[in-house]
Amino acid sequence: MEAILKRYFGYSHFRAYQKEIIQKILDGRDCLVVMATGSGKSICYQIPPLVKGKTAVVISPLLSLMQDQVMSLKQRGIKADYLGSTQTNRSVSTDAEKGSLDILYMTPEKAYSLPPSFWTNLLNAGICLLAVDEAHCISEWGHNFRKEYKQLHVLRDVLVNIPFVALTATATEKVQSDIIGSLMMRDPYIVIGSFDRQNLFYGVKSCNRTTSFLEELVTEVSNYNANKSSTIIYCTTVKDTEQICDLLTNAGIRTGIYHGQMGSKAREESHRSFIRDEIHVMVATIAFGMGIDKPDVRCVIHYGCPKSLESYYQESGRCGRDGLPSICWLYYSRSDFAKADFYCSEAQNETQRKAIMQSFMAAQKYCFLPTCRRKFILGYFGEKSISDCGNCDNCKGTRKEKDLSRESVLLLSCIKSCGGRWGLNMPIDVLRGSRSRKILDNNYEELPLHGLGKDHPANWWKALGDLLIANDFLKENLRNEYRSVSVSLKGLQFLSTANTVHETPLVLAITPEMIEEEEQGSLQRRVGDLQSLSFLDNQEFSEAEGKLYRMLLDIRMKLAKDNGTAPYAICGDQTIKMMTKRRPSTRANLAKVDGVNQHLVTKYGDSFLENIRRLSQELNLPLDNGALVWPTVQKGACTNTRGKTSPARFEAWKAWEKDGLSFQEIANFPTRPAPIKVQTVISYILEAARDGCELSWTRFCDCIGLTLDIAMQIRGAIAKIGSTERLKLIKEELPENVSYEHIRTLLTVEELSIKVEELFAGKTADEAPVQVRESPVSGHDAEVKEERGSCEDGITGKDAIEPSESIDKRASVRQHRSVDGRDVEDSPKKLQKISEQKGKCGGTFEATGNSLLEWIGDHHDGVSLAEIVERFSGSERDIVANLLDVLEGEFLIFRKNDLYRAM
Ligand SMILES: Nc1ncnc2c1ncn2[C@@H]1O[C@H](COP(=O)(O)OP(=O)(O)OP(=O)(O)O)[C@@H](O)[C@H]1O
Repeated sequence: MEAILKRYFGYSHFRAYQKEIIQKILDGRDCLVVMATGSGKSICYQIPPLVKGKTAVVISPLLSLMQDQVMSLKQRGIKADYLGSTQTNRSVSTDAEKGSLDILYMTPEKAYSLPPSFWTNLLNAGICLLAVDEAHCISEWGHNFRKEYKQLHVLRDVLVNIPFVALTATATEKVQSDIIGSLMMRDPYIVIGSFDRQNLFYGVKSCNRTTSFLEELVTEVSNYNANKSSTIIYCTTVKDTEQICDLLTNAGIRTGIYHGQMGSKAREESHRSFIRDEIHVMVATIAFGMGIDKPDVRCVIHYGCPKSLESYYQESGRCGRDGLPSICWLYYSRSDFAKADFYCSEAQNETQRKAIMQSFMAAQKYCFLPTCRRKFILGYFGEKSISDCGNCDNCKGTRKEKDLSRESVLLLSCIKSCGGRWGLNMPIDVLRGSRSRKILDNNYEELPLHGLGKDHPANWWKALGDLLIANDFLKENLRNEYRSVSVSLKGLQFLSTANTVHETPLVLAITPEMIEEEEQGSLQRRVGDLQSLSFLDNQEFSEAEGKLYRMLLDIRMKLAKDNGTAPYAICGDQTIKMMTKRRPSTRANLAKVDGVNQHLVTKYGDSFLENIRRLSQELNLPLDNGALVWPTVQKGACTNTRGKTSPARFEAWKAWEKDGLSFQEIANFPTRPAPIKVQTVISYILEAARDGCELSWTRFCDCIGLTLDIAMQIRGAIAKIGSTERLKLIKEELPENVSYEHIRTLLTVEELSIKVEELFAGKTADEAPVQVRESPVSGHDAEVKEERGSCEDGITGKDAIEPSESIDKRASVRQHRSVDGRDVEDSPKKLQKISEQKGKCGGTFEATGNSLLEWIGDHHDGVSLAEIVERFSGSERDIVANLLDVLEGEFLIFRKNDLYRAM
């Protein structure tokens, strides 16, 4: 599975849940996958067909989505296509029927309309799964119900014993059981991942739709545009999209527009230009919602409150799907909240109406929220988060607080006096001294509170009402189509302790809308000022690297244009960042960059390498960024003297750092009353480092076997758990070969602000930690040792391949293993050249491409460089390493956790 992940997708590690889901599908089990947008659900159904060599059928709601996915898959060398009403190419259906596609997308309508013979033929040819993407569309409780999705169970009778896989980013418990029931899933394997999108900043602003506000919006968007950051502005009406689009266009920003009233050609063109980075700004209604597969959208602005929190999560989730920091702003105006009735009119029955109303109210509450926004979103989807996120406008502490006890007493009392049977408007009109017909009819002008709230405008009072709802002093009641507010128990308690002389302070975070009303509409804060472009800057780059990065983005753009595809389909921004940092000079080093797949190396590898070479020279940047010296901690508090650390820690540290003893030797120190555990020694040394003792981190990481791969896995686990407090939970998330010592070391390194990536940057296979690994701190080490033993014992004459026969045999092995001949065209020549230099050491086994490939292929759990060098001691170490590089560059082998495995 890992080999396929690297070969086609370029990634070395599965993300959380991916591997287990794929395994269940391969075992033939139905699966329900509820995981956040951008978490990598697609790979779960894209890998099984490549493992099994059978077709995966994927039901997808939108044509544009299918087209984008097919385009990306083709760029990975995967045979994919789609069947939809606009598909003019009849051969797709014929090819699909014969089973010659890896992945076949189709709309639900298409799935019903295909003749039974299509399915029979496909079943005979081989089908490995039926995936239902955006599966929440099945449920009436979902925010995007599609009746065509409801009929999908008919395929169950056709595709007997084929696993059904339902995938969605948003499904409450009700929606989940609807999906399972509707698809008639049998004992499905259910995975509910976290909804948390940690790379997204969430922020809300009230907007008054005045000219000055719109001017600010244009200024902000033009900054994103200048930075070539893709931005989507979602509007709630077609009229708004047109207005905003005109404004941006008049300001000289090339802007796309997308809404349901446009013809399909114009929409397609708009969509195409956006995903191909020909334009960076798209103004759209939610018609441009689910269909966006572009991973590098850096900012999503909602101009108007969306119709539900689910929609907001889904639409804002289009942002930063590549995991890089991105921004989600929601601009609401009070008029947005009058649209509830309009949304409810879409309901076909009472259940749906209730569902629509509830989720609309949740979106409204989100707008007025004074506390952590992420916590609120996660809570809504039933996920508990303990701490505030620190990455939303409220957590960033930009809100103003004020004692609002007097005003709160007035509003709560007035709502109570009016009998708690109105919305906010009536009691606010009373406070503001209105003598409208309704007020007179109810004799509210006689209330003592009448006219006491004239010093604030109506919108200010409404904002306070929303604050009191958000803080549970008021509760909203839903009766038929009407919403009313009444004083909650908490509100009543507050009223009983407070009086109009406001003895009990009530400090609340006031909303930007209240500030604006108080400041008579002057726009105090610039749109987006909380989160500006600096947030998206590439701070990890030097000036020269920054230039190289931008140039490589341009090169990717040109390659995409020349090949009629989108830049992101070639590789993601993160991969271009890694290329910028590493600056590979060979195919092998390019292949090692995460996100680089075989197709990229074969098709675009030479272009990238040539440009990296030329540009790096121009910018005076070294290639292969391998000359980096591993940094040591410069704290200097404790070089020879104990400083502030304890005697036990100091003793362990000194013995290891200064005297060069191994962990084991220190543990068995003769002067000790009793030996201590190796783990304890490691802890002492780490604690000494924390206390300021300089440590040779290179040697330390080598000795405990901590590699960059493992460090990244640990980071992933920490991100998933959301805390570094409980090591046991982190450990449980990780494979067995990752030890507590690895986790503790990474935490210490990060605590000391040592950049982990820098620590490992440029670490080549030659420097792999295995050679000096000394301590059995993980189960993994034991495995390696055992296998090494068995390798030595198991060598027979048959294992050695005669140099003379090696090239031919290798060619046949290569042919057999490659996807298509074109991919490895020039390999025999290169391998021969390298193998000709062999044999100077005169050891037992000499390395050739073929012998290496076969020997590595025999070791399914992988072999380390040290073991390979030991096995092929008949060749010089450099020659072995070069051969390995060539094999890796041609995707015949790959490395995981510093172990080589065959593809
Ligand atoms: N194992 C992995 N390592 C690194 N990146 C990955 C991995 N798996 C997926 N990705 C990347 O993450 C991004 C999002 O993946 P994907 O499109 O599958 O998300 P999704 O969960 O289907 O999102 P959505 O619900 O928005 O459609 C893609 O750019 C994909 O290439």
